[in-house]
This record gives sequence, C-alpha cells and structure tokens, in this order.
Amino acid sequence: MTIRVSVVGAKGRMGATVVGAVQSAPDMELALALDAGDDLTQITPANTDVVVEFTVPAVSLSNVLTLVGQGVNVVVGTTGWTDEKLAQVGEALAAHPDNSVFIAPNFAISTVLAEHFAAQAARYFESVEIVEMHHPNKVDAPSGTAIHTAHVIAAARKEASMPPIPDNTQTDGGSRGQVVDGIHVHAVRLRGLNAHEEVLFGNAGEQLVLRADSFDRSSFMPGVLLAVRHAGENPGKVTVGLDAYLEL
Ligand SMILES: NC(=O)C1=CN([C@@H]2O[C@H](COP(=O)(O)OP(=O)(O)OC[C@H]3O[C@@H](n4cnc5c(N)ncnc54)[C@H](O)[C@@H]3O)[C@@H](O)[C@H]2O)C=CC1
Ligand SMILES: O=C(O)C1=N[C@H](C(=O)O)C[C@H](O)C1
Repeated sequence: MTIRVSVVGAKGRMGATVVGAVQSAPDMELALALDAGDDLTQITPANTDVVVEFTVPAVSLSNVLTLVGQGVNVVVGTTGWTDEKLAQVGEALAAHPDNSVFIAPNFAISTVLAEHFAAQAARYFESVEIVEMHHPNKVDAPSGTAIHTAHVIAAARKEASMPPIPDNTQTDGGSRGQVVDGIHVHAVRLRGLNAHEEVLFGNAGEQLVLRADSFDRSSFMPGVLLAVRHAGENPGKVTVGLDAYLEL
C-alpha cells in the first residue's frame, strides 16, 4: 500500500529534502507540501496518512497540535521539545487515540548510534562534555541533539551513582558553555559545517571521543522514511527517538 505523505515546512532546508526523498521512495507518494502561511487544516485523513513536520521551534508545537486535531499521524524533526510540550501533545492524542506522534532530535544513523554508545560509555568516565558544531543558519543553540545527548548521559550517570563531574572553574564569562542536566554543552557555528557532534569522555590519563558527522541533509532521509513507515504503530502515544525503530 502506498503511504500518502504531506510535508509541513516544505520550503525549508529539511522540508525540501524530505519532499525529494518522499517522491523517490517507491512505497510513498507526496500529498501536500505546505509552508508558513498555508492552512494546515487542508491536511485530512482523506488525503494524508503521515505528515512530516520540519519547521522552527517556535511554531512546531502549535503545528503538531493542529495536525493531531486533523486525525493524522505525525513525524516531527523540528527541535525545541520540552517535557511540558510533550505532555501537551500526549493530552491532544488522548482525543485521537488512533493516531500517533513520533519526534526525533536527530534522524541520522551515525548520531543515533553515537548517542547509544555515549550512554554505554557514560558510567566508565569521570568527565564528559559535549561539543556540537553546525552551519551558521541554525536558529537554536545548543542543538536539540546535544540537549538530548546530555539528558541520556546524565540518566546513565545517575543510574550508575556517578559523583558530580570534576570542575574547579572559578571564573566563567560563558566559555564553559551551557549546563544541561549537569553536562557542559558547547555550540560552534561555522560556515561550511552542516551538523556535527562530539562527546568527550575523560579519565586520568585517557580520553574517549565519540564523533558523528552529518555532511549532507541526505544523511537524515533514511531515518525520516523509516519513521514514516512505522508511523501509527503506537496509537495514542508520543514516541521520542529513532532508536525506537532500530534494534540496538
Ligand atoms: N531531527 C533531525 O534529524 C533534524 C532536525 N532539524 C531541525 O529541523 C528544523 C528545521 O530545520 P531547517 O529545515 O534547517 O530550517 P529552515 O529554516 O530551512 O526551514 C524551516 C521552514 O519552516 C517554515 N515555517 C516557518 N513557520 C512555519 C509555520 N508556521 N508553518 C509551516 N511552515 C513554517 C519556514 O518558512 C521554512 O521553510 C530545525 O528545528 C532543525 O534544528 C534539522 C536537521 C535534522
Ligand atoms: O538545524 C540543524 O541543522 C540540525 N538540527 C538538529 C538539532 O538541533 O539537533 C539535528 C541536526 O543536528 C541538524
């Protein structure tokens, strides 16, 4: 059966790439391609099975709530999700128990694996910091991926009863980065880059560096199409993270 896919944010860097990937996928067809100013209530179960949403953090929640209200499954790549926003989506789904929302901070297999390995490494190292590096057109810092990675590492450290990370900084004008769940996160914006993340782990006399590089937006497309194919599998639920569909 052909999956009818609509794209919201279709004129953006990611949305335009998703439009091309959907048009090239043998089991999908492009339904609607909408962007800012378009009426999202054009999207209905009569024309769409799954909506892919890549817009901006400021509008994504509102878009997702509208789309859930329209009775369609939603796959979201936009960043900026908090527990409070996720709870609002969960409440909206209660009125549409046949539909699902899937959100991935990052659809690239390299990054999803790096985060998986980081969770495994977390319990073995005293120190850990995250450096994310992106193109200068990116509007949010730190990246959604880096925030998610910090939470995953913090959870693994907590489960292993790790002590606080050593740090004797006495003065800081901002150069130690943003502290997310106890982990220092540093954001670099540099022309020529696309999306890159390093997780640095340290012990006395040794270092482990996990690095994932997305050189091109095509790196995200297999993950987006995988999520589209799985859409609707957890009816009434919000699922976060592509690892849900990878047997790691
Ligand atoms: N999960 C993942 O793997 C990835 C996530 N991202 C995230 O995806 C988001 C989009 O990134 P880009 O495509 O680079 O941004 P972009 O700025 O190129 O595209 C955003 C698009 O959304 C549109 N838009 C703005 N308001 C809208 C509204 N109310 N309704 C519909 N469309 C609206 C804009 O007109 C624009 O075309 C960002 O949050 C970014 O961090 C980016 C790459 C990979
Ligand atoms: O804006 C981007 O480009 C990206 N955004 C996502 C993020 O903030 O984590 C995913 C990837 O890093 C590319």
